[in-house]
Amino acid sequence: MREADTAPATEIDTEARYLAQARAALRAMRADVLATETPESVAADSDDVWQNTMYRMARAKRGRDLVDLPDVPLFFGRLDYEPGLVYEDAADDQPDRVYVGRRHVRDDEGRPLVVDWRAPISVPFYQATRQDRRGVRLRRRFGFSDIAELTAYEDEPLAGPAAAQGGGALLAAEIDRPRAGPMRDIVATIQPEQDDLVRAPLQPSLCVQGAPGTGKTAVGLHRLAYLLYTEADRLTNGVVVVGPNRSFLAYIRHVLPALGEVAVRQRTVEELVGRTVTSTDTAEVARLKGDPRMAEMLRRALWRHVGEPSDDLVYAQGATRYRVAQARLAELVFQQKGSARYGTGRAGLAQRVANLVLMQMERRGATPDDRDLAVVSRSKPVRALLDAIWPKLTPEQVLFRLLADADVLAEAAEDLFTAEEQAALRWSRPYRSARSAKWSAPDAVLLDELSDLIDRVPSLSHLMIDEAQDLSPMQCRALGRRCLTGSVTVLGDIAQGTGAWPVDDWPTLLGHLGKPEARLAFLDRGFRVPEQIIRYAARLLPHISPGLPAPTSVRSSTGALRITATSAVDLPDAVVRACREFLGQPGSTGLICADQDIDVVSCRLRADGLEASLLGEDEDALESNRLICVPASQSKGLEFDAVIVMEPAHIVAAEPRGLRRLYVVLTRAVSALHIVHAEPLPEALTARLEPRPPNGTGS
Ligand SMILES: Nc1ncnc2c1ncn2[C@@H]1O[C@H](COP(=O)(O)OP(=O)(O)OP(=O)(O)O)[C@@H](O)[C@H]1O
Repeated sequence: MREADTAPATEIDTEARYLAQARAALRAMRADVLATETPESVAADSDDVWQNTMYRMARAKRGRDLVDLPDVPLFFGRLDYEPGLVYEDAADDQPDRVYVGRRHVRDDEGRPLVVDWRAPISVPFYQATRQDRRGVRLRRRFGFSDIAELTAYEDEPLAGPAAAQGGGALLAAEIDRPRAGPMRDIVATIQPEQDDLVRAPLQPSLCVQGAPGTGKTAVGLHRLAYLLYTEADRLTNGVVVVGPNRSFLAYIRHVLPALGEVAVRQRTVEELVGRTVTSTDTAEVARLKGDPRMAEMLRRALWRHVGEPSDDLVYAQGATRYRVAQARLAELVFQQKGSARYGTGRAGLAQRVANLVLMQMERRGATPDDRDLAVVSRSKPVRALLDAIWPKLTPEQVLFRLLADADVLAEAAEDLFTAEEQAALRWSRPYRSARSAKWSAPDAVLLDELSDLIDRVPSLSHLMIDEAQDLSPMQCRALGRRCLTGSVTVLGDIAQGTGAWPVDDWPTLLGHLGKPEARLAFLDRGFRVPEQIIRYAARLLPHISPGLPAPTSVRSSTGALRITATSAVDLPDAVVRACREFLGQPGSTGLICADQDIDVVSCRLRADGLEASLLGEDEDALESNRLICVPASQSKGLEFDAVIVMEPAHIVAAEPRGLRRLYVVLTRAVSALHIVHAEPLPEALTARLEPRPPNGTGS
């Protein structure tokens, strides 16, 4: 890498001048947008007022989009093409040199000074290799200071003799850069295998299996930014990121805005289904409620409300009476039962009954129209008929009856759930009414399923689902119906599955999502965790996911792993010491322990004068301090420069898939992992313990 003091001064100066020129051009573009008067309509009717307001808002937005953020470099790479070389896919006006950045910048004659990383012209920056040069002679990556001053560059010639030492110093520096606060974008250093997934087409859906730290989340977010740029007109029904909890969503929340995308909502599954959760279930009941058999049981529980007409329908108009015979009504009900949705079936029945009445009116010489149809279908006798045999229902009423009434449950569960399973599902102390019932998170998903059985839940254009390995089949169905007409990017790692429904294979989960056609891709190069740590964590793999290959790492760091055995009495002191030591170094420190230990340990740290945030206490926990106390159950997807893991045995003992949780916890460190324990380490970790590393204290 050429730093400012080692590179030829003229070269850095030239590039810095180009950066200044691009900045000035961006300022001019912005001034131009803000100064351009959009012709506004002078008429005062509401359409014109609305249109004028939209014009003004659009202009203000374009102005905001063009703000030059002082700490974000305007470009990060450069491609030099063979002069005059015409290669496949090249644009007619292909320039010899292209600067790649986060947005497009042009000079006042319209010539591009910086091209957007998502534009086709930028693809060779990520994909060109010495074997497939795509006309590129040289790839240059730039290094910047914290205030976006250009301070270094690194050249990778793709033509001519191979460089003596491979490049990658800037990539390594970028990955090693100390973490502080939330996740940042990787747009400058996306790797070819990641770029392939970022730029994969909107359809078919995509599912990425990857070991910890291989960049799944980063790839998913950059993919959204790419799709919003290239496929905006096919994404007008909304794009949503779904993550496992609020802490994780807070961690990733700045990535898309930094890439210029502010309209993407970020939600947990509970938030997306939009119901208030006020109760909890035992693990056994939660597992049952996530079971795909629930879908059929709910369908039966809903449709059992449709009954048989017991009498003729009589509609009176003045002195005239129109009659629809019971047998004819029964026939209509039977036909309407074939409707896809309970609500549309009900509305359809009203219409069809009204139609029969109207036909009788016609036969008597009347000429009824649509208004009469509406009047009859909403008339008292038709409403009474519907209330009796096809009642209006809310999802809460249906689920309430199912969970409160053993007979209703038995009827709907017949041949689906055993008597023991039904007993577990039934409320032991039923609530008094559907209104007063308290619903758990799994109930919220069941209510959502019922909601969709009654009336279709609208589909979004695209969902990105992170940590998907933890979703229950019923949650998958809830997400699947939200991208029924759209597509999905599914990200996860089978080995990190800790939910009640861990997946063993992605096709099954994709089936529940309703996207069996999704492309399955794999990422295996780890960018987060140094090799020494990932090799240690991978000792758990044969016990938790025997089928998966051992993860690899692009980075190695001697002394990255330390293990300290101590007594129960000395454990808190040892943890405090470990925290102090890491706080003496740059970057973030995560102290991860079993959920049940977190309050005691965070109080202890504060009592010792260490400023620590407790994850989950507030959304900004990751930004407010360098030391974060993390309950193991919330650690998924996060990372810290240094991680202290306290008492792994407690983490393992806390839940049925405790070893998998431990695997997640051990793979959160970017630079250093220090395990502090008083109880013996889980056997899976010690069984093949290698000779003590020179810097580790061993246990
Ligand atoms: N090409 C890259 N350049 C620089 N940093 C990268 C690159 N790819 C990934 N990273 C970094 O590696 C870390 C891990 O990425 P990410 O969180 O996306 O991985 P993950 O596969 O989702 O991990 P997990 O399974 O643990 O949730 C992040 O800090 C990310 O910025």
